[in-house]
Amino acid sequence: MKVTVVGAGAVGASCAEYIAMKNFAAEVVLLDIKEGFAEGKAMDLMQTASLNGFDTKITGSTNDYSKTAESDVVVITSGIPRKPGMTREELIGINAGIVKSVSSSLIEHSPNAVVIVVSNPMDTMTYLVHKTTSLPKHKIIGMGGALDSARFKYRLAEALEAPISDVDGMVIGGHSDKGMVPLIHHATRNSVKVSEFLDSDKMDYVVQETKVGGATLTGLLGTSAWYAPGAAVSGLVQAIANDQKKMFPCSALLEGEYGLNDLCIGVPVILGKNGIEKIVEIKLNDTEKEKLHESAEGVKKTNGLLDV
Ligand SMILES: NC(=O)C1=CN([C@@H]2O[C@H](COP(=O)(O)OP(=O)(O)OC[C@H]3O[C@@H](n4cnc5c(N)ncnc54)[C@H](O)[C@@H]3O)[C@@H](O)[C@H]2O)C=CC1
Ligand SMILES: O=C([O-])CC(=O)C(=O)O
Repeated sequence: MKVTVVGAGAVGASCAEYIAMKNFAAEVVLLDIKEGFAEGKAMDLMQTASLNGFDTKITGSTNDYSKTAESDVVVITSGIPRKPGMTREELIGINAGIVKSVSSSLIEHSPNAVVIVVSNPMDTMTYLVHKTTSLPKHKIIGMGGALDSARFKYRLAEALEAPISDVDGMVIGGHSDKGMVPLIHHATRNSVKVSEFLDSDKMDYVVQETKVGGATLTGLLGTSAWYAPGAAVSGLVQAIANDQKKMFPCSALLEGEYGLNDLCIGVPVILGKNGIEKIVEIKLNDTEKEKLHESAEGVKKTNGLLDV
């Protein structure tokens, strides 16, 4: 299994590190436009191999896509991150051009790869890859919901005063401060609905803190987060590499599922060796359906800013 990660910045390097630490890929290529940067990150990471006990070979490349040839999975993290006070949507002007050219170069050298899009605004960048490449739809996946769900579980565990391994929950919808739909009424502690333990104020707090999870970290760090994003991407790559058929909420092109069409938005999918093996349609209550559709309107508005 060969994985390419474009963008050797905070998220790209964290992603490469987690992939190596999980020791399931033979090779990870980090590629960046900044001269020597990816080579430096790759060398630094390789010098952790004997300390951390992995055999994955990590190499770096300054914009030479021939080094990425025949990758099985490619991850796009290239682009600018937001600063405190910004929305993800404000990044579209710069990131759309980067994602369009990077995805085209990647696919030229790895026509059979599964593409994972991370750059923000992620749902719109995922849609852009659908619109500007000829890859089949099951091979284009946006990463957002896996991260948002991890943050949801963190907030649930905090509110429940429970260990995180006790809780389960999922966030669907757009990967944006307003568009996320944490499925609080489906969330559980050891199979028991969290509504049995939390009053409605506490549940509202969990939902609100989950939705602004990225903005909260951006305020604290001065740039956006990277550890949990990198770990979330590595989980998707592993599910594909090991054909795990695991369910994650991912941004997928919808063609009628959930009553939505012609956009990419977070919904539960099964990930395996072909990428998206299946889009899972779960039963939503009327409020959840309404929130998902409102979220879709927001994503479509951002998609409207694309020149496609
Ligand atoms: N979908 C999600 O859940 C998440 C998305 N993000 C997004 O990921 C992106 C990256 O974030 P960070 O790693 O924190 O930023 P960063 O600034 O640390 O790294 C971005 C890297 O991309 C490189 N780059 C820029 N243009 C390039 C090109 N044309 N080809 C190759 N490399 C290029 C830069 O040189 C830089 O090293 C941002 O757009 C951010 O908003 C971040 C966290 C989570
Ligand atoms: O908040 C951001 O801009 C980066 C991101 O998507 C996240 O961490 O969820």
